[in-house]
Amino acid sequence: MDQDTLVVDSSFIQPIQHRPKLYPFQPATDQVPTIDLSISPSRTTQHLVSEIASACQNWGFFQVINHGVSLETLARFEKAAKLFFDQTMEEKRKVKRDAGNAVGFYDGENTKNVRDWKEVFDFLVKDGTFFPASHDPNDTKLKVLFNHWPEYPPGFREMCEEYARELELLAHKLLRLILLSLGLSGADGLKGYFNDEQMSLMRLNRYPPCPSPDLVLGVGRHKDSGALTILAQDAVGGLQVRRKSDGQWIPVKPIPNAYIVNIGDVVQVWSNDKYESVEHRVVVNSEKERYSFPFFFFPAHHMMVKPLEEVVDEQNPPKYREYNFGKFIASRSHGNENQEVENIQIHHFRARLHQ
Ligand SMILES: O=C(O)CCC(=O)C(=O)O
Ligand SMILES: [Fe+2]
Repeated sequence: MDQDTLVVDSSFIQPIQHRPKLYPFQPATDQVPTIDLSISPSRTTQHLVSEIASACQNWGFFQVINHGVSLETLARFEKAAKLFFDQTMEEKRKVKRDAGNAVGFYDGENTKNVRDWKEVFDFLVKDGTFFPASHDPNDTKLKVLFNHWPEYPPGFREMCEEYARELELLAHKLLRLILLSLGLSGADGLKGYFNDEQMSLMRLNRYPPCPSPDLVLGVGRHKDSGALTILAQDAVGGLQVRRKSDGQWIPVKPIPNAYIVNIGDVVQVWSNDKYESVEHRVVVNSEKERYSFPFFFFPAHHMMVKPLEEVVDEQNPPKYREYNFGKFIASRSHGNENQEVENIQIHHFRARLHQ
């Protein structure tokens, strides 16, 4: 390509095979299942659990309605997010992410070594989260991370915290249903890892309009590392999911007030590959900015992630060796900051099985 024709910085340009196919226009359909979380005499927990099981197995993604999150809280939070991002770069950079603490504002994130066309604001669901001090497996030291809050808009912190509390309740509800769908009687044994010491992160994404949407991605293809991701998106659309049956990229249709849920790497390992953490990416457009708000439900740093005992047996031996969740995340951020390091993936923990 002639460099003169580039209207976006070359750091954003995707390799040809990963660029989005924008033509012919592919309208978002509702192929990704939508699940009603309400329970009634005609719709028992058992029904719900079986719908979740098939969505997790077939797609790794589903949308939920009647999820119990207050729509007023969501609307207040969305409004505050827009006010924050509408400020000048200079203002936003006052709460910029720093090397040792990946919270706050950032507009230079890479996925697979290509820059994403987005701005983010991140905050920890538990202010004062324990995190491994380094990615070195022999280093047992911890550090405590605290959020960076902007002064504007007024009440931003309170609105973010109120919203995160609602999302945490939904995350616990979904985790329980997913574990029931894997044959566990409840989430009791695992719940403890998702309380005060959870490493969960709430992200606010703004994808600005882009003059060359055919060359870039809002977020490059990736899988999420946590247990679950619960995402609110606005009406613009842009999220695409890799369909398991044929590897095609399928747009996820925006449904007002619904949440998109996807299985992360932790659930893939727990389920011993019954459920898969599915690849997804974000396509941008030349006209409209888009907002999305993922809640990454992460266990405590000390959790050892491995296939659940209830899932494995002699016919289905564990496909993974256990790994430490905190070190996994620390290695991920080390890889993102140092482009020569290959990002750690759960397949690095695959067990060598006897044939
Ligand atoms: O904005 C979206 O729709 C998805 C974002 C995403 O996949 C991520 O931040 O991990
Ligand atoms: Fe993601």
